Order: sequence, then structure tokens, then C-alpha cells
Amino acid sequence: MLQLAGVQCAGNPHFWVNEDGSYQEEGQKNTRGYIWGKAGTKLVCAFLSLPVPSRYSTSCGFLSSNVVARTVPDYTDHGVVHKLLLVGYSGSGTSTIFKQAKILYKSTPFSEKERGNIKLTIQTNVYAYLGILLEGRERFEEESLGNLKKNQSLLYTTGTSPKHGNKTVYSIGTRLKAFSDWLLKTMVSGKLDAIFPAATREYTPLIEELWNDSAIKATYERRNEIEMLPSVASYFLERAIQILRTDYEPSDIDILYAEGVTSSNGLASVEFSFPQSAPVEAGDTDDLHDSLARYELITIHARGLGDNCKWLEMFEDVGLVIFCVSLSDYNQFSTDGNSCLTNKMILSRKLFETIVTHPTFEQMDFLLLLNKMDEFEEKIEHIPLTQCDWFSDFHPIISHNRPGSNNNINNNPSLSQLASHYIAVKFKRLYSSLTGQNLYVSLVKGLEPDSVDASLKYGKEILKWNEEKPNFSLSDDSMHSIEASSFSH
Ligand SMILES: Nc1nc2c(ncn2[C@@H]2O[C@H](COP(=O)(O)OP(=O)(O)OP(=O)(O)O)[C@@H](O)[C@H]2O)c(=O)[nH]1
Ligand SMILES: [Mg+2]
Repeated sequence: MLQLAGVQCAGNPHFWVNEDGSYQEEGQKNTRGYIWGKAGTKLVCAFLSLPVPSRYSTSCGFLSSNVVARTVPDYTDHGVVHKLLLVGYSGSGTSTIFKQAKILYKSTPFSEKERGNIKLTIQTNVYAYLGILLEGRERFEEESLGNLKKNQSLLYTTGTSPKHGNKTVYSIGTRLKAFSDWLLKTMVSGKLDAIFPAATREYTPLIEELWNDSAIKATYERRNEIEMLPSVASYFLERAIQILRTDYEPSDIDILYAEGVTSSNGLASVEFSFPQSAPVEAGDTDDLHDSLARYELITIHARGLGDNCKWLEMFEDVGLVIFCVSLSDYNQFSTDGNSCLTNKMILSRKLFETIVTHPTFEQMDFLLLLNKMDEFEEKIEHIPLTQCDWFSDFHPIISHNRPGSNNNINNNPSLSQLASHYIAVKFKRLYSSLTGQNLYVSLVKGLEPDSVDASLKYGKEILKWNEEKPNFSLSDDSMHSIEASSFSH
């Protein structure tokens, strides 16, 4: 029976099945699953006319296809953990949203051991940012020297003697130069993390001297011209001295902003409950149920999914897939598998297509997170959305008496609102053409806790709708679910 229900029985394990349908391997405490919710059980029971507990029977003829075919998470059944899988194209913000969830819902978001590792990651990042800055300094120095030489040769021809040596505003003294050479060599050899923890004791005075040097200050002013330097680097570099001290303890915000905190294959998970929003009033059990229900947010780096995302099979028991897209990718480029420079929004769309059509996720609900709304609001004002080929037909009619770009007075949507809704509809149409289902969408600012909280709660509602309203119509007006969440932040 268990085999027919689709329970993995390789190696002939012995299972104990309880009245509520939960089953455990003999001698083990962990519930492995619930047979009544399994599609196989329903099929076998229907075929053999076996009785099924009433709340698991699917006699309703109007069940949405999403619900019939999949294991329905039992929202009120305590002990069941509802799994949410968070994925997205590289740099879309999955790690940020994952860390944000930990900070939001866990009383101890990061253990002492994790904090120790994160501290080293942040300190290594600071050295790496300094290295990138020093590389920039070398480039600026060479450019300045080149210009100087040109000017000098001009002066020679006009008979005036040169006044300058080989120094420019970007030049540093021999001690700092030696340190800079060593740091760049260490970075190139990929051994930067090996210099810790000794680096924090030995090199901090040198870093302080370097950071206060006028050449570095001049380089830092031109940081926008250093492409390799991520925008988040400033947050850490401006506190470099404090961060590189042995007694530095990263704050939650430091951890949120830090790059490379999740493991190398990016697989991580956190179990949590949504906290109760207000004290439970008499008779209001909804909120109590909400706060008792357990969720597991699992994230995996796209890289860790293997060719054609074959490892997605591991996640067949999730109840919702959350796919994260960076809105600000529309004018950015990266290389695809064939080393071809491609627009990052298109690369993100490709991954989306692969995941939504993956056999493991047939009939699965998907929530699309359109992330980095803050960056997008700024960017869209001076870089047209049509820079991405997929968005070539975006021609919004903007009211001329728009009071301000982000102002929604008089119901005049801002350009960023029009553009983000347009992108949402693009993804919705694509999703529906591939799966015949409705895609849920939420706009989010990954660095803002309230925004991430609202989006994850939207995910919780989607799971709940499946549970509570099995005949909930999923063929609503395509904008409905966008509207329901777009303005929640
Ligand atoms: N401005 C802004 N930056 C964001 C937002 N969300 C994430 N970021 C930044 O975007 C960068 C990439 O975010 P990550 O969370 O590391 O993205 P990821 O999907 O884990 O990417 P990789 O693991 O590097 O492939 C980080 O520097 C984040 O701080 C957002 O909503 N707004
Ligand atoms: Mg990541």
C-alpha cells in the first residue's frame, strides 16, 4: 500500500503507519510523510473504493488541477512542515531574501559558529574590495602618468623644462606599494582566506595607513569607474578599520549585506513560524493557527541544480516554488553557457522556463518575486526598459501632470509601477503559456525587512488558499494577484 502511495521503499524498510496517515521508519521518531495527502493513495483508494478520512477526500468535482494532482499541505496539521523552495538566477537576491527570513523569524538568526564564519567572510570580502580598489589605483596612476608624459613631451617641444617627476595623485609610498603588491598577488593566487586570522592582528595598522592615504582617497572617489567593485563594497569599506579588528562582531545588517555568506553550492534551509501579528482575541483562532504552522524555506543556488536543473527532483515535496528575479537586470549582461554575452533578464527568463516546465514541478504553484524594486525605481527614470529585447513593446502613456516619479496621487501610476506591472504580465503570460496556470507575483525590496515579510506572507496565503479553498478559481484576471501584493510594501 505504501509503495502504491508512492513512498520510497528501496531496501525494504519497515514503516509504522498511524491513524492520521503519518508514517515513520521503524524505531525512528521523524514523521516521513502523510499517506492520506498523497496522490497515489487517493487514486488507489478511489479505485478499490476504500474509505478515506473525510478531510482528505476529494469528492468536490471543481477542484483546481493544482490541488488534485499534488500533495496538499495540511495547514492546520501541526507537525507538518510546509516547504517553500526559493530559487533564482545568479545575483537576483535569493541569499538576501533567505537571510532576511532568518533575521525576521528566528530569535537567534545565526549561531555563534555561523557568526564566526560570517565574520571571516566579511573580513575576507573587505580585503578583496581593497584589492580591487588597489587595482583601480594602479590603472588610474598609469593613466595619469601617461597623460603627464604626453604633456611633458609637449612642454619639451616648446622648450619648457619638466616640473613633475613620476608622481601623480594616485601614487603611493614604497611601504604601501609593497603591501599592495603582496595583497594583489595573494588575491590572484586565490589564497586570500588563508591569511586569516593572522591578517587581523598583523596588517590592520597598514590597512589603516592605506585607507587614510590620499591616493586611496582619490581612487575611492572614482569608485564608480571600477567595474569589479560591487556597490555594496562602500558599506563595508567605509568601516574597514573597525571590521578588520579581531574583536569585530558583525551586526544583522552587516550579515544581510555581506556577499558569499551561504554555502558554496548555495543549499541552505531555515525552519520557522510566522509570528503572531497581535494578541489573539477570543475566538480568533486564525492567527493562532498561522503562528503554529511550520514552514521551511529552502534555497539553492542555480549552479547547484546541475545540468538542466536535474537536482530539482530532490524538491518534489515542496508546496510552493518562489522564483526570484532582479528587476534591475534589464540593462545588464552576462555570459550564458556558450560564453555568449546575453541580457541578464533573458538569462533569468531561461532559468524560469527550465524550472517551471521541470517534470518535478508539474501542477506546482509558483510565486514570482520581482526583486530590487528600489534599484529599479531609480534606474527606470534614466535607462529605458526597451534596452531588453523582451520588453521592446513597452510604450507607457505617462500623464504630463505627474506630480513626481514615485508619487501615486490622483491615481497616476509612476513609471516604475507601470514598468514593473508590465514585466509581471510578461512573466504571467509566459508562465500560463507553458503551464496553463496562473502565476502569483509580488514586488519586493530584498534589503527591507517589511517588504520581504509581506512577500513571504503572500507565499503563506497561497499555500493556505490551496488548503482552505480547493475550488478557488485560478483563472482570475491576470493582474489580480499582482494587485493583491504589489502595494503591500
Ligand atoms: N538595491 C538592492 N540590492 C539588493 C536587493 N536584494 C539584493 N540586493 C543586492 O544584490 C546583490 C546580490 O544579492 P544576493 O542575495 O547575493 O543574490 P543571489 O541570488 O544569492 O546571488 P548569487 O548567490 O551571488 O548568485 C547583493 O549585493 C545584495 O545586497 C534589493 O532589493 N535592492
Ligand atoms: Mg547567493
